[in-house]
Amino acid sequence: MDDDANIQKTGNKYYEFKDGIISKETRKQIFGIDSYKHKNQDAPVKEDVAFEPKIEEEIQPIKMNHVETPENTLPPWMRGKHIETTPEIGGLDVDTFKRPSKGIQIKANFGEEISEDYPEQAPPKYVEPKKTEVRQAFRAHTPTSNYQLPPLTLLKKVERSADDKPEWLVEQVERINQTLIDHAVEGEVAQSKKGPTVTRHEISLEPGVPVKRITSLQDNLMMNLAAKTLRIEAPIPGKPFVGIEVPNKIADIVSFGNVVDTDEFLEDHKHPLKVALGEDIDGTNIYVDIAKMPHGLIAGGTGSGKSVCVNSILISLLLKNRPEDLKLILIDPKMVELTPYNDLPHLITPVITDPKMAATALNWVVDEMEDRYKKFAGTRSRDIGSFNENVKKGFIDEQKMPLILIVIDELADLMMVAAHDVENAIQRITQKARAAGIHLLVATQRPTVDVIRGTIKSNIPTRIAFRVASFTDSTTILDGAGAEQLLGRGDMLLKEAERPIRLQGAYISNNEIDAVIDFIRQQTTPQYILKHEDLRHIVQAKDTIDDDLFAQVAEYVVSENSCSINGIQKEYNIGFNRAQKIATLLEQYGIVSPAQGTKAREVLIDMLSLREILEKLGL
Ligand SMILES: Nc1ncnc2c1ncn2[C@@H]1O[C@H](COP(=O)(O)OP(=O)(O)OP(=O)(O)O)[C@@H](O)[C@H]1O
Repeated sequence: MDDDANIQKTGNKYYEFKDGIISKETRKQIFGIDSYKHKNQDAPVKEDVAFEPKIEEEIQPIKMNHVETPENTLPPWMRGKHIETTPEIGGLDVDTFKRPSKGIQIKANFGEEISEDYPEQAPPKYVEPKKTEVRQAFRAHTPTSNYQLPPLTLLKKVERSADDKPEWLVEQVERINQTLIDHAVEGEVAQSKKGPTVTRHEISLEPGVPVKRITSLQDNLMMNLAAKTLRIEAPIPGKPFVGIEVPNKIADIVSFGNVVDTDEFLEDHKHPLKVALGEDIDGTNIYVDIAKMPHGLIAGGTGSGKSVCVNSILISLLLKNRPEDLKLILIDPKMVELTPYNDLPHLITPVITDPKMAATALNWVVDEMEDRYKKFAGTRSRDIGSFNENVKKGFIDEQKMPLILIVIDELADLMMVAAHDVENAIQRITQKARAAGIHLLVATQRPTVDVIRGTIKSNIPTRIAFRVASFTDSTTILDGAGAEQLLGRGDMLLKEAERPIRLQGAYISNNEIDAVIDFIRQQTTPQYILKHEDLRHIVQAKDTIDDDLFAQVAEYVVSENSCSINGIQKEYNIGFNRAQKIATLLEQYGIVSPAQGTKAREVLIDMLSLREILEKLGL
């Protein structure tokens, strides 16, 4: 539009408002700038080289002709603004200024004070520019309508020898009785229970004979029986006997296929997290419900049977749970044990092998747990059970929450790299995740106090001990002796309550594991909620926080509700580069807005949210 047309339309040659838009040309004439990209129109006038520079400490308001323009023809940002007019002077009288020197308070065009900062150049990138939000809403798995649970035909069953009293067992009884006579202990073997790998001889003592007389004979009994190990239970809980557990000459294998093929396991639909562990000395199948555990610690030396145990737990769960009902996070820094489970539809994220990514994934779980508790509070549900029940009945318009199990196979590897983060997350998960349907199983080869720290141990009540090297290691896991006397290869002590029980772990071969996994994988593909790429970005971002002042500066800018490089420099007496680097990191964590030209960055979060971020970062 030309000037005449403007005057005809609006009574003014400078405005050609259409939907509140001012033309480029007019804008340039008034303000000497081409665009008003910034929403805040109180921003200072930019330097225009076409004008004669004039340095002043205070900018005077722009003086411009009074324009008789109907209010509604002004752009929204100018309506209602007080504009000083000088009617006698024709044309515009616009003062433009050279950028003032650092730190000077200047007045912007419309008289409001703003603080001038360093002109910020594009900051160096410390991490890839992509911002990642780890916390993603839990997407329920789209159910596969024709999904089939793996059949038991994929598993082997083994017939065991029915001979309860082989010759070697009778011989053992005779040697025990003879040892008691030799040491003048009044008592004898009342009965013997042959388990799969050990036999328990139950000794009945005459009244008045101290139980400790038997424990003091441990070494003599071992020698006379020529046993590699021997464990004494004095007395056997719930029985009037002292138990002497001696390894069998020939050990039987407890086949996983046999242990799961029972109604007690398959038909128990009320306990989807019930898993098959093995068989005790009495020949009873032993199952544990992870929901009741609610978290477990599995420890034992190398080759003792931990991995077989973890596999039998996982396969037990896969036999009974559809992908939409149970989700898994598998952490395997050793990169061998759990990687066969990759691509299972039950996985939240592909098997994690990087310890730092593992720590980040654990923090994701903490967030998921908090979200779940908020949902429970909002729907007056007590726990995941009642929440899902209400969803089923249609009382809550939400999707069913799946149970979540996290398995860490080799805690020591995580503790070496990210001890603080891992310990923190494990502590938080184990303290309150039970009602949220989130459970944790932690396995380690190194049951030492630097790996199984007090906070972890005290929050993981269920312990599964395999053979360990020393009494001290046994005490770390079980708070008592016993695990150092185990035989290895699946011989274990399960401690849920006061006294541990001994059992032989169910054996499942790699072929059987593969068969079950393949059967599931053929039916449906994984729908990962957490991508490794996202976890990696978080880890990289965390790695860049190499400045000790980061947390302090973050708290400072949030408490001041202002983030200027200048302010940070002054407050912490640091140089420009360091202050700018911290500001860039604050931006990357969503604490402050990106640099806005000469304006100070905006603070985007409150102190509570900041503390959450810092906690997640372990700061
Ligand atoms: N329940 C079991 N029944 C029979 N044999 C078993 C059982 N568990 C383990 N074994 C035997 O012991 C070997 C070692 O077991 P596993 O790999 O589970 O040990 P681990 O404790 O995980 O060792 P590492 O920590 O070195 O990985 C198995 O290859 C198997 O031969």
